[in-house]
Amino acid sequence: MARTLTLKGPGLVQRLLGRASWQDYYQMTKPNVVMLLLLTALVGMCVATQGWLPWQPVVFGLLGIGLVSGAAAVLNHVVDRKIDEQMARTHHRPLPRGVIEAHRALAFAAMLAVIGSAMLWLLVNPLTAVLTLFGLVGYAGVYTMYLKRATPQNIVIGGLAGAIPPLLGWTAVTGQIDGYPLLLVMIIFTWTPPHFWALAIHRRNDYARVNVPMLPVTHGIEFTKTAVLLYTLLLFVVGLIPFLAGMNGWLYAIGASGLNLAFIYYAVRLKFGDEQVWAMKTFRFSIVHLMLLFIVILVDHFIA
Ligand code: HEM
Ligand SMILES: CC(C)=CCC/C(C)=C/CC/C(C)=C/COP(=O)(O)OP(=O)(O)O
Repeated sequence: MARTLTLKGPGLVQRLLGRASWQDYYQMTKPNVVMLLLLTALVGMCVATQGWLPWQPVVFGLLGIGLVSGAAAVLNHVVDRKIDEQMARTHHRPLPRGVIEAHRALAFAAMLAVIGSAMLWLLVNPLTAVLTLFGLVGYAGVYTMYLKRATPQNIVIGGLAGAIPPLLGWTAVTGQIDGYPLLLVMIIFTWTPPHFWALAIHRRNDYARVNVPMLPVTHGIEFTKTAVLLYTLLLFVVGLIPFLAGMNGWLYAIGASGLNLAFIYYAVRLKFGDEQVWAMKTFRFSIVHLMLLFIVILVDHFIA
């Protein structure tokens, strides 16, 4: 007599995931942010190389950096789950919605961090593995657990963690720290305050409600608008350094200056215009700006 095998209860994968879908887990890794981080890491790899890129550090370097960055983002969701619940922008995230429990998210983060770090240590080099872990600790530990609730300069200092990927790309390929990738780190470091504060102006009430001392909450909208403008001016200057230092050529100097002038334009419109209109425009532009800026560095490196 033929027997049919019937499975009682949820399958193994579903038992591991709990009530959530794999998309909920994926969303916790902040995939769009990680993609842009990886572009900046790839550019770090390219500027470190003349001619063909070595495939192994590139493939495993990007995978490892991506996995560890994703782990850092998941940890950020765990640490912030209580405030995320009360903010309009974040209340629909998987932890506040209750579809993923904190212990499952922690296990997921640990898995990503262990696989990513092992990949970097064994298939790239230990220096890149250690520096990438600094990034994780800087973002999930120093920024999320401490700075975020401690000072309005939280994102300025914490921005170092998000700025590190070009250096990680460079060390993945060369095995050592150098001055050139630090110029790229400086660019992202200077870009972060106008990127985030533009959004924080728009979301000021969210942050005020949960007592997170973001600059628009502690120092007001006008002061924050001025800070955004000043950082875009600073970014224009910092953006010239790779050209002045001989890392990039004229194509870069023109492309970067054009993009940085456009960022200044948005910041001026935000400063002297209506933040209801210009804050989100400036935030969205900041993302396109950084992506294009790093593409310009790539193009300049390969064809100029
Ligand atoms: C401390 C540093 C940073 C802070 C505080 C910050 C903050 C934020 C916030 C609050 C958002 C909005 C997310 C949402 O809409 O839910 C965002 C979006 C984004 N950020 Fe940042 N950011 C930082 C650094 C970076 C870095 C270094 C990169 C890439 C190199 C980056 C790339 C992006 C991208 C691509 C988005 C859009 C995400 C999406 O649409 O899903 N950010 N950032
Ligand atoms: C290894 C390495 C390079 C790791 C770290 C990189 C990383 C994931 C940076 C992300 C920066 C970011 C989106 C900050 C927002 O956090 P938030 O808590 O202020 O924003 P939220 O309210 O949207 O969660």
